[in-house]
Amino acid sequence: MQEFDTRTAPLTIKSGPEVGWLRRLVRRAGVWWGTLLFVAVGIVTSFAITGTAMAVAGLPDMMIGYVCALICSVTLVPLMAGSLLSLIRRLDEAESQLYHLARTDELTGLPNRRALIEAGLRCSGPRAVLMIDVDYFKRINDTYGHQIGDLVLYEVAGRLASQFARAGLLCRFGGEEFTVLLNDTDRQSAHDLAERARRNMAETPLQVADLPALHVTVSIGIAVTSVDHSLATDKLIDAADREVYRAKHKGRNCVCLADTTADPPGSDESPPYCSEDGASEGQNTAVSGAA
Ligand SMILES: Nc1nc2c(ncn2[C@@H]2O[C@H](COP(=O)(O)OP(=O)(O)OP(=O)(O)O)[C@@H](O)[C@H]2O)c(=O)[nH]1
Repeated sequence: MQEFDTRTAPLTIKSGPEVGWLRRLVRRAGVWWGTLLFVAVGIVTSFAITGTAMAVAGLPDMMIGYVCALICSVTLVPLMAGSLLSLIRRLDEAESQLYHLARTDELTGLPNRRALIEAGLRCSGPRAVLMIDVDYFKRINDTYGHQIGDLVLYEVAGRLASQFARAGLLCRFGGEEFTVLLNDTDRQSAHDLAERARRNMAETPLQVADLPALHVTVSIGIAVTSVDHSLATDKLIDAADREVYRAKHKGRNCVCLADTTADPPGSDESPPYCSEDGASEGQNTAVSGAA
C-alpha cells in the first residue's frame, strides 16, 4: 500500500531515535570509509605508542617496532573496525525500521497515535486538534465485510490526507477515528479546514474496489488552544473526542467545536459551537446512499 507523504506538513513525526557519534559516522561515511578512517587513526596511534615506548625503554629507534605497529594496524584494525561498523549499521537500520513501524499505522500508512502524542509533546504554541470519526462504519463492515471495511478506511485516509497533509499532522487514532494536529491555528481556521474536509467527504462518494460509489460521511470534533489559554495536547484530544460525541448526537455529518478558548467562529454567542450542514441521520448512513 502507498504511504502518505506527511513530510510536507508543518508538524512531522521524528525521523528516528537519537544517535551517538559512531552511528553518525557510519551513516555519513559508510562502513568502508569508516574502516579506512579507523586504519589511518590506528597507524598514527600505533606509531606514536611504539616511538614513545622505545624512547621510555631507552631503546634506539628500531625499524622493526614500526613495522610491527604497521602490520597490526593494517590487519587487526580493519578486521575489528569493519566488523564493528557493519554491526552498528545493521543495528541502526533495524532500530530505525522498528522506530518507524512503531509510529505508523499498518493499514493506512499514516502516523499512528504514538506519533501524534510525541508530536503533541513537541509543540507548545497555539494549536488545534481535529478528531474525525467515520459515521456508521459498523454498517459498512456488516454489509460488505471487514476486508472492504479496511479498504474504505484506506480510501478515507487518502481523502483526508489530500485535505490535511499540508496543514498539519494527520494520524489514524484507532479504528475508524482519525486525528489532525494543527500548529499555529486559531478556531476560525481549524473550523474552516474541518468543514471543508467534512463537505468534501459528504459530497464526493468513495470508489472502493468494484463496488458502487459509497457515500461516507464524517463527524468532526475540534478543540483549540491559544497562547492565553494553554492546554496540553492530550487534554485537547480528550476535548475534541467529546465534541465528536456531541456531533454524533446532533445527527452526524457535522463539525462541533469545544469550549476551550474565546468566541466561536463567526458568532458572538458563547461556545461550544456546532455547524450543522450535514444530512439528517437517515440520509447520512455510510451505505444507504450507495448508488
Ligand atoms: N474493517 C475494519 N473495521 C474496524 C477497524 N477498526 C474498527 N473497526 C470497526 O469499526 C466499527 C465502529 O463501530 P461503532 O463504534 O459502533 O461506530 P459506527 O458504526 O461508526 O457508528 P457511529 O460512530 O456512532 O456513527 C466496529 O464495528 C469495529 O469493528 C478496522 O481496522 N477495520
